[in-house]
Amino acid sequence: MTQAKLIDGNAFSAGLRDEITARVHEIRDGHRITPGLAVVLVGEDPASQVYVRNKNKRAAECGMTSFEHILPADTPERHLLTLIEGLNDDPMVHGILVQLPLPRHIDSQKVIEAIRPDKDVDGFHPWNVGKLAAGGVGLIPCTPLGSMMMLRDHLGSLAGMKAIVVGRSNIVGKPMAHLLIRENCTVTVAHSQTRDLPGEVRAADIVIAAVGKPEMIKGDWIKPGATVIDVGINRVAAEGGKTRLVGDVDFAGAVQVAGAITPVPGGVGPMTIACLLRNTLTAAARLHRLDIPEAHPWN
Ligand SMILES: NC(=O)C1=CN([C@@H]2O[C@H](COP(=O)(O)OP(=O)(O)OC[C@H]3O[C@@H](n4cnc5c(N)ncnc54)[C@H](OP(=O)(O)O)[C@@H]3O)[C@@H](O)[C@H]2O)C=CC1
Ligand SMILES: Nc1nc(=O)c2c([nH]1)NC[C@@H]1CN(c3ccc(C(=O)N[C@@H](CCC(=O)O)C(=O)O)cc3)C=[N+]21
Ligand SMILES: [Mg+2]
Repeated sequence: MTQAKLIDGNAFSAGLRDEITARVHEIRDGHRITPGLAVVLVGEDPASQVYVRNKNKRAAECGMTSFEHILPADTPERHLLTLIEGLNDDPMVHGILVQLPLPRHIDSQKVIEAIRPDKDVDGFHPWNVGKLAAGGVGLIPCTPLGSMMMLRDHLGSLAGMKAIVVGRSNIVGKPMAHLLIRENCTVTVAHSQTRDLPGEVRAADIVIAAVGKPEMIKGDWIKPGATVIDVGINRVAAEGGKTRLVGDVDFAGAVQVAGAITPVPGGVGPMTIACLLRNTLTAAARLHRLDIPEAHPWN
């Protein structure tokens, strides 16, 4: 049995970040504009702090400015909304990301809707959700966008292929399904009440796993030769009291059957961050009405 080709998200995202860096330098030299990203984290969750630091580090590497706002877990909703209003009006800020999930006393949907749609680099505001669903131009959620870039790079045209998205969250599953529809796939969206999930997955040429259950999707569910995008990020116990990251797909099983597969780590995760920077560049260019060529014109 031949092994699946590994789709290398580290290498792909590094190339994408190089393209972004070149464009950032162009608009800095040509227009004296530096794209700025504001990242807001409420609470002291150490894992989220690592993500926020990573986003800021990558932004700086691409020549962008980043603004980090770390607020205590008991921050009142009103304070967060006031901070967002300030960022909406700040001309140095072109992209705003509020790290999810938020503490329970804060209404996430209210917070998402407070962000100016043209600075909403997560693509979670109803305006951007609507643009994606209706086929217009907005900002596309980073994880689905990065996943689609890897699919298009590996497969070329997706027209007529059967795709399954396992998971229907607003941040991954639903926007991924819309992108696949736009690329002319025949799309199934599965969730916790789907009957015969293994059977549904077996019919698919493209499998997007976004469930949040470690290694749930087994190798013998995968159609031979299928392309597998594993969005899952699960920290599980490992030997010696340590932990390790695994995806939502049983990688060892799936790699024997699939045509191509993304690893965890080193797959979708790094692409998500690169797409966040790309959306920040896109937002800055649109806010200043600059005519910059898109890195991937199909987006
Ligand atoms: N790589 C990256 O950049 C990112 C990775 N992630 C990771 O992706 C995964 C999904 O994240 P997210 O979408 O936020 O998760 P959510 O918990 O919001 O959604 C999970 C989805 O999976 C479905 N589901 C749960 N259990 C099953 C099951 N047994 N069978 C079928 N479907 C099931 C749920 O169904 P129902 O709707 O019926 O409850 C739900 O639709 C997580 O591992 C997360 O860490 C997330 C964001 C970015
Ligand atoms: N408003 C908002 N937008 C998000 O996009 C968002 C969010 N909230 N909340 C949390 C999830 C999760 N997420 C990840 C981003 C990068 C990696 C990533 O870089 N992963 C590395 C490994 C990182 C590690 O080693 O821990 C990899 O897969 O190779 C993972 C997960 C974005 N999210
Ligand atoms: Mg969620």
